[in-house]
This record gives sequence, structure tokens and C-alpha cells, in this order.
Amino acid sequence: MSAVDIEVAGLAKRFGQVEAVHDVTFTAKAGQVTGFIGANGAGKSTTLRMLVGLTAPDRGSAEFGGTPYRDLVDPSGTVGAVLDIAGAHPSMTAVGHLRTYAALGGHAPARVDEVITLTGLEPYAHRRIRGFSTGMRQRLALATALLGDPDVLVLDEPSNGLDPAGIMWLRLFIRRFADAGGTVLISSHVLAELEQVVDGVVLIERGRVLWSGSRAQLAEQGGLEAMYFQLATIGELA
Ligand SMILES: Nc1ncnc2c1ncn2[C@@H]1O[C@H](COP(=O)(O)OP(=O)(O)OP(=O)(O)O)[C@@H](O)[C@H]1O
Repeated sequence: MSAVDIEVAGLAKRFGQVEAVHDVTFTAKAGQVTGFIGANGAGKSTTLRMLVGLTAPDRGSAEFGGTPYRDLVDPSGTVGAVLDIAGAHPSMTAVGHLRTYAALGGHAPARVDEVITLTGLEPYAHRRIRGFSTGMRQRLALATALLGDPDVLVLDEPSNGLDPAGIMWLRLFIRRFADAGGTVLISSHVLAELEQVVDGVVLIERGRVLWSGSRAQLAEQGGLEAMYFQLATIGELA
């Protein structure tokens, strides 16, 4: 695994009257899990989509190891993103879906079995996606993102729909990924769940970074929940 930091500088995006992302700057370091937190509508998904070129920013930049996503030589080998779990065709099986994406991405067919094992999809591998629960879809989306054996994972609310065992499994998975040198940027509303796994946190509110810091700095603030409610309230009043 190569060490690839994510560097975001001055990102901004407006949709008509809505300033979804006003000015977002932060770094997510290799070997660390960085939590990206904020209220509904704070601008998390828009920021993550701009990182991987799905939404064009009005201003600012996002780079992976110094290179914007669009200029990466091996995009799927550098960044795996789980941003939207609705994309799989309902009549395909999980294996069929992964084989298609492996072929499209030029990945070895054997990688399909590897990602199925990595994400615990074996029991559902030959079932049609139509009947998948949200948790199964999350695992399939993660498996798809892992096909290229990326150095970086960008995950938007990946624990939505996962049962308690699934949440525990995901936490262990991303911890191991970061401990092996990978970079993880993960958004969530569920503060308690993130607190267990993050090395650092970026808090956004109304499209601006309100606070960012390490796990140790977070502890000085009394933990994630205390910091969040203190600062998010200040942000609302400002
Ligand atoms: N394609 C779009 N067109 C118009 N407005 C949009 C679009 N995408 C996002 N927005 C608006 O931009 C703001 C930020 O949305 P975004 O989805 O980035 O927030 P979020 O922090 O991910 O929220 P949530 O936690 O609810 O997913 C919201 O006001 C949203 O309604």
C-alpha cells in the first residue's frame, strides 16, 4: 500500500441559491482514519463527491498524493469510493455485478473472490441484488470499491443499514485498512460509532470547517459528542 494523503483546499460549490460547500480545507493522512462529520445538509456528500470528480467544484482543489482525481494514472488502484449504494443493477447477482466492474476496470477476475471474502459477502454472492438489504448493498458497494486494491477509501455513511455485527465488522475493516498504511475518509452522523475508530476528525457546518483535529485534541474537548454539540451550536448561532 502506498502512502497517499488526501489534501483538500478551499473547496466550494453552490447549487443555485444553496451554498452547499463554502470553504472546506483539510488533510486526511495515510495510515489514519479521518472522520468527516456534520449535520444533515452540512455539505459532507457534496465535498466527498467533489473529491472524486462526480461534482465539479466552483473553487478549490482536492488532491490524492498531490494529484487531482482526474489526473490519477491508476484511479481505481488509488481511490475506492462508496458514495451511493443505489447503482447496482437489480437483476444481477453480486458476483455478476463484481465481475462486470472487474472487467470494466481491467482487474484480474480472481480479485472478485478476494473482495467477496474481504467484505463477508459469501452468503449472498449468488443472490440477485434486487433482494438485498441496505446492509448487503453497503457491503457490495465496498466490495466494488475494493476491486482495484486502492490506497485510499472515501466512504459516505457506510454504516447506514448495517446491523450491529455489520457495524463492528466495518469498524475493524477500516481500522485494519488504515493500520496497513491506507487512508480512510469516512462520513457519518453517528458520533459514538465514529469515535471508536477515528484518528482525527473534521467537523463541517453549513459548508465550512468548524473544527478539525486529532484524537488527542478531541479528548481535550471532552470527546466527539461534547465537541460536536458545543461547536455545532456555536455554528448555528453565528
Ligand atoms: N445536486 C444538488 N442540487 C441542489 N442542491 C443540492 C444538490 N446536492 C446537494 N444539495 C444541497 O446542498 C446542501 C448540502 O448537501 P449535502 O448532501 O452535501 O449534505 P450532507 O452533509 O451530505 O447531508 P446529509 O448528512 O443529509 O447526507 C444541502 O442543502 C442540499 O440540499
